[in-house]
Amino acid sequence: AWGYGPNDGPDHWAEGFPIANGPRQSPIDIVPTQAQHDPSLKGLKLKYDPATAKGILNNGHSFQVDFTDDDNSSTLAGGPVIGVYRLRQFHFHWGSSDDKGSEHTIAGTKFPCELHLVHWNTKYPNFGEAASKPDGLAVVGVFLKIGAANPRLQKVIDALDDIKSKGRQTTFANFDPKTLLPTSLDFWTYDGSLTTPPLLESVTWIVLKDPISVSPAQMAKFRSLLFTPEGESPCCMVDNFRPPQPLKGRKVRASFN
Ligand SMILES: NS(=O)(=O)c1ccc(O)c(NC(=O)NCCc2ccccn2)c1
Ligand SMILES: [Zn+2]
Repeated sequence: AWGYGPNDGPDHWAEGFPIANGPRQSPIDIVPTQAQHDPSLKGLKLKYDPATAKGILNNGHSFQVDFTDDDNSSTLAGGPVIGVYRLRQFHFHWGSSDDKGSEHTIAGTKFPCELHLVHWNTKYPNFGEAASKPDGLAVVGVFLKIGAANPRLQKVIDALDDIKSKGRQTTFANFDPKTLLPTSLDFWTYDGSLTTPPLLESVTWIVLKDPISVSPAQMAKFRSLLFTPEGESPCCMVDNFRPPQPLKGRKVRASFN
């Protein structure tokens, strides 16, 4: 199985998933001065219904909040995508200290945490099918930077005590992920992949320019989660990020000037 340790981490993933060295791998280092403003890019259209929030799960490599995706109640449209994509889950990646943790970087700058809101293209019957298509997924990435405690994160953070170890899950109802987004929806976009195995090259990445805040105490709560299941010697869930991958000639477009 894959992980983030010295023996199963990102440097080993190509052994089991050769696409790790593919032409459109994620994350990447975004260099703002090299991104091209594309005036034809539409505004992001995000419509989220809090009633679609279902549960929160420690999956052993992050924790995710899952949404019911059997209708178009929570969707993404506009921006760089064609058609309608359904919200399936959101999750985070973070570091063992505040100087690292994000997957995407901005001109080499790492953030302590990065939020991913995962959507799948409704032209395909379900997430699993979509995950294998070049236009199957759209993930919105949001950076978190250290600052004042973020009250919008508190409901998520308060649920972490119930999902400390791998495989734990609990109900998580009535949550609007839109409250986790910054005011501006300005973004960079490029064609990429899942940042964890199976590393499928099916993601249109939409990385927001502006971060949201998280406090050191809130980050400490993320770091109190465990990679390991109950009964195994505990290993703190930290540094669950893949480093930036080669751009291989891809263009990064900006929705803003
Ligand atoms: N980190 S990310 O690129 O946003 C991302 C988004 C959705 C995902 O399903 C994953 N990866 C993930 O869940 N991998 C383990 C389960 C899995 C997902 C898809 C196909 C096979 N197996 C990563
Ligand atoms: Zn992710």
